[in-house]
Amino acid sequence: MLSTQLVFLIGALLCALTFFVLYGLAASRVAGADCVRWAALLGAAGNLLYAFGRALPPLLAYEAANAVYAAATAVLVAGFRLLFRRSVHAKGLSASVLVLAVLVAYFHYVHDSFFGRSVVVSLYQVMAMGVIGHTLLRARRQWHKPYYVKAFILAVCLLTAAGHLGRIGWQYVAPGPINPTSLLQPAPSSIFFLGAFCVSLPALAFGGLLLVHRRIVATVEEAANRDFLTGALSRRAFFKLGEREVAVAGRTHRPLALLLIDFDNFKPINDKLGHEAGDKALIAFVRRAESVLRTTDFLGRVGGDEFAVLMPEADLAAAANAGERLKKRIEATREGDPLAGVTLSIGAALWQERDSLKELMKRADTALYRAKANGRNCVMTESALAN
Ligand SMILES: Nc1nc2c(ncn2[C@@H]2O[C@H](COP(=O)(O)OP(=O)(O)OP(=O)(O)O)[C@@H](O)[C@H]2O)c(=O)[nH]1
Repeated sequence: MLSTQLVFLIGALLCALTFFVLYGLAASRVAGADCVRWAALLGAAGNLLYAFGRALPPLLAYEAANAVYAAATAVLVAGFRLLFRRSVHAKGLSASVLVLAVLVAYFHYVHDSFFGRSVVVSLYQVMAMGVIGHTLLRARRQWHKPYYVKAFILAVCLLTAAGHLGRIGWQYVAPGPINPTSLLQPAPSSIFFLGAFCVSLPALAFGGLLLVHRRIVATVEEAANRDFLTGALSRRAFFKLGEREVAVAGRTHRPLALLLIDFDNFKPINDKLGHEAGDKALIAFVRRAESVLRTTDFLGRVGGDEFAVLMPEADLAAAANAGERLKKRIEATREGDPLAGVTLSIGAALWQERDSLKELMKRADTALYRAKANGRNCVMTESALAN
């Protein structure tokens, strides 16, 4: 049979394990990860104080244990709010822990009541679960796959709140010998409720750890898909996305256009103004292109000074128009701008039934080659090639 002390020790161990894993991820700098880590450590300390309560002075066994556990919960609340980019009311959370400690002291020294202390501690947990659950539900728009992590956290919040309310109800309706008069008293009901009590904090900290892990993976994926210098899609990511868009066009028979854009005489810019000025021009181009293009278009850097734009739902005329707009926008830059004096040559092609991405690229490349041969600083479409 599990003893109540063992239940607390298991809770402490689970919290400590979560703390160590989060400690290893500290360099990730995910907002909220620090709070979840400290919550796990405080949770371990709170559980240890509960577990060895009988051997400790009353001040540590009652006030300190409950305050440390409440502080762990408050820090966890802050962690979840930061993880979902919500504000944290640090003063409010600190004050809530203080109020809890004062009430526990009241039901210890002024009016000694195990039931009173239980109600205070349990209601605190119910409110904290409410805040965490509410934070998660309010941030539904930020939810990305896998959804099981959010479902897991919500389920733990719900079960913990239900467990605490059940604990209050049980103590209220069944006072007397079947109900314990201290946390460590080995009654079946206390083992059950304490199980929920001790495991919920490490379970929630573990849920926070899973969220932190997801954020790290998403950041790494994003970095792998982006060109290091300009932030446009990397060549690899552009081709991967391009294959997908070509497959979609094949299935839906919707138009898909491609622009290939190359800086004119970029080498002299590098040679005259330096490589750094060239880098700045490439970065400024991507910023400006993103403001001209639709949000549904994909801009990738496919070579040193060569970019490609995949335009779903655009026919050749729309693609050529977008190319012209972009060209004019770059031409219109003033002296002192990193793009001053830069012009672009652009080739446009339209996806044809059964075209592979490679074939589409090849046709846009032929149009680009003609734009260069035509004196540069112009947009050429494949239809113009046919004439
Ligand atoms: N600053 C900078 N330059 C780069 C980068 N990648 C490639 N380049 C330079 O871009 C230039 C590309 O030159 P080319 O495409 O051969 O020719 P161009 O001078 O642009 O002339 P045309 O394309 O024929 O109009 C080379 O000088 C490369 O060194 C980069 O990341 N930063």
